[in-house]
Amino acid sequence: MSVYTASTTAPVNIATLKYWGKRDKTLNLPTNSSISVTLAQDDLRTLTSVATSKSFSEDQLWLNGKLESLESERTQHCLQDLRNLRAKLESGDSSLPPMSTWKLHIVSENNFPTAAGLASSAAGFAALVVAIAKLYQLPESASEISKIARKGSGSACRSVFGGYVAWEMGSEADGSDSKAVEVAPQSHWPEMKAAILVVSAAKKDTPSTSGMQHTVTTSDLFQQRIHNVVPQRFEEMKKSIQDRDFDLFAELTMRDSNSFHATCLDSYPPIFYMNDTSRQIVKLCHQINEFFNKTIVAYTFDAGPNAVLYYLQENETKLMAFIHQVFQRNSGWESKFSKQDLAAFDSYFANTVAPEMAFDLDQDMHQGVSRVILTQVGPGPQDTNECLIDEATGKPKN
Ligand SMILES: Nc1ncnc2c1ncn2[C@@H]1O[C@H](COP(=O)(O)OP(=O)(O)OP(=O)(O)O)[C@@H](O)[C@H]1O
Ligand SMILES: C[C@@](O)(CCOP(=O)(O)OP(=O)(O)O)CC(=O)O
Repeated sequence: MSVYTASTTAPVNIATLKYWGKRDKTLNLPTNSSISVTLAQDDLRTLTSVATSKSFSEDQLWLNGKLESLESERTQHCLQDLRNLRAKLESGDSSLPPMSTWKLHIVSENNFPTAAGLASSAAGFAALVVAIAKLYQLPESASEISKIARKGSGSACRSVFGGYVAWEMGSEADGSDSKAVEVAPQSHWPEMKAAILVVSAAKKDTPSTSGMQHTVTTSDLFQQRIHNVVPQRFEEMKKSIQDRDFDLFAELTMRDSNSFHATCLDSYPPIFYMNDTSRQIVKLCHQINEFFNKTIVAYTFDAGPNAVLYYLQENETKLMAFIHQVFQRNSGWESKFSKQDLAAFDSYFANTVAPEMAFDLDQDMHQGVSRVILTQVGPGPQDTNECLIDEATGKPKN
């Protein structure tokens, strides 16, 4: 039995200009363009291996060790598009094995909680599509491949690139111009770091897909957002990235998170993704920026209460003086910072911040946070020799 395999890793991305709303549910075509930062894969990544063989009897997916259904319309769309591209290739070269007619085995692992508001669907669908494109040896560009990932989950199209990424909404009814493009590579602005304050790792109440549909159909504010706010912000944010203008980038990011959550609140009945801890974190970030009289941190929240804080390496001590002070009891610090680093944050707080601080820190905020993930801007999907599939059997290794 000949079993062909391919593997890839894919990253999570966290939007700084949010995708919220679809103009076509089947094709995942958005009502506005969006922008994101791709995060490094040490802490948050999907590893997906795929295999195909004439002898396989059905398409199967094992996600985090468990068999999962591949029946969803979205996944079927991705598989069909990839098979069509492979069939085109085979029709031009009869020496190629007819993989487009064979079944697929897909084995995938996320190294972080799935469906917990940490963008697992983005990394998951990007990895699935990129791994199969690699198995099929498709010559299509990353932007072309991003259109297929988009059909799996809208935000997944942005995880096909590293660095700073835009998803151009496009205007064609068939989605042919709704694709991800690189705004700037990781190397353009490698100093961008991200601290994720995991507020709740539980499954969320309103999934993004239904939440955004509810907003589209019931919120008046939403119309203002997509027509009068986002188009200009999209251009400004791209420019702030090209110019490495953190001040502007941060303000636009915070404003856009607030605007997105305002449309959720304006939905009827309202949707609440942020909780009291999320709101305390927003307040803290504004206090930090005010303290330094400079924007050194930007917060953003997806469809859940977790906070993602973007900041530049050069301001790490200043920011972490506050963040470590408040969240030091949460896990996640030791794996990224040495004891000396942490001591430096504490002494900066004690010697420079505390004597000047005109407000009280809420010492209970850490109770609403389960852990801290310290990461940074990172590359797109990576080739890997690690394979989760046993080539002799075509089944998961463990
Ligand atoms: N590695 C993977 N391979 C294939 N599909 C995946 C993978 N990881 C997640 N998914 C799909 O994504 C779904 C989770 O998506 P969901 O949008 O609910 O959560 P999330 O992406 O973690 O959160 P959010 O979109 O709010 O950031 C899973 O139920 C599964 O169908
Ligand atoms: C708030 C968001 O994270 C929403 C992401 O929504 P999804 O991409 O998960 O939605 P579907 O296309 O229905 O799968 C904002 C963003 O990532 O841009």
